[in-house]
Amino acid sequence: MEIQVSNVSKSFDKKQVINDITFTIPIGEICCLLGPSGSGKTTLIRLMIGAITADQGTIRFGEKEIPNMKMLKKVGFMPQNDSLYDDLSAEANLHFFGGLYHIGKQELRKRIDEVLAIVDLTEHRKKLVRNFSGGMKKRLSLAAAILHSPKILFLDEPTVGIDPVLRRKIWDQFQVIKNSGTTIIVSTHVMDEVTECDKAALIYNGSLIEYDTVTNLLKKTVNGRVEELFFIASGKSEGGAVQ
Ligand SMILES: Nc1ncnc2c1ncn2[C@@H]1O[C@H](COP(=O)(O)OP(=O)(O)OP(=O)(O)O)[C@@H](O)[C@H]1O
Repeated sequence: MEIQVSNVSKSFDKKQVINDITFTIPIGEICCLLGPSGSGKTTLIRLMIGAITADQGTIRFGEKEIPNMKMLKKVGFMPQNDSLYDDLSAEANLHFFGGLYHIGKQELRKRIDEVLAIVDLTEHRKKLVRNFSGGMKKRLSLAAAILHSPKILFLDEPTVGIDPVLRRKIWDQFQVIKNSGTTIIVSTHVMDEVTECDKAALIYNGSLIEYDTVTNLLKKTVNGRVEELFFIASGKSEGGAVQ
């Protein structure tokens, strides 16, 4: 499903956090939201999933304006902090999320098997989440986010604290999900991850400073590193340290 963000602005306590952002993400692409800490990535995701409303502007998934209850079923969201139940097994957590999405019993059983296989946790399905490593929790959160086969998947810094080998595995999973026709929006401040994406939206102090294909963005740099575009932006405005 295509996502259209048009002239969206948002303030908290009179401080403008998102400043007149406009961009369109085509169906089945991976778009990364790239920016320093505090630049507004999570706020933009929260606006896009309809968790908060914009002060100005509109967000559309296909023809439908957000927020829209019917669209919720088509959206998957993996938050920065895992929202899993420690006292439940991996499988029981997925049963819980399946209930929220009103997935039928038989279909849910089938999907739980599928998503556990995708995130490589089948053999740990009976284990309590409290005994999971950080990486296993991330993978289970991803499984929960894709349980209902969403058409749009939002991932808020999904690989924070994940070692490079597991990070590779997780990105392989994102590519599989993308190839099934899902549009993916992923926020990160790991600049290396940008090469995994089709397009990148560079967010700086709440503004969209660049939005283009990753290939075109890299062409604009001298050394082929996306950070350079932020260094240029930070020279133009004050604040917001680049990590
Ligand atoms: N509910 C809120 N109330 C007040 N200020 C907020 C709220 N949510 C976010 N902010 C502020 O908005 C700005 C952008 O925050 P946001 O979490 O969107 O940034 P981010 O780019 O996702 O950062 P990080 O990479 O550290 O997660 C910050 O200055 C933050 O303090």
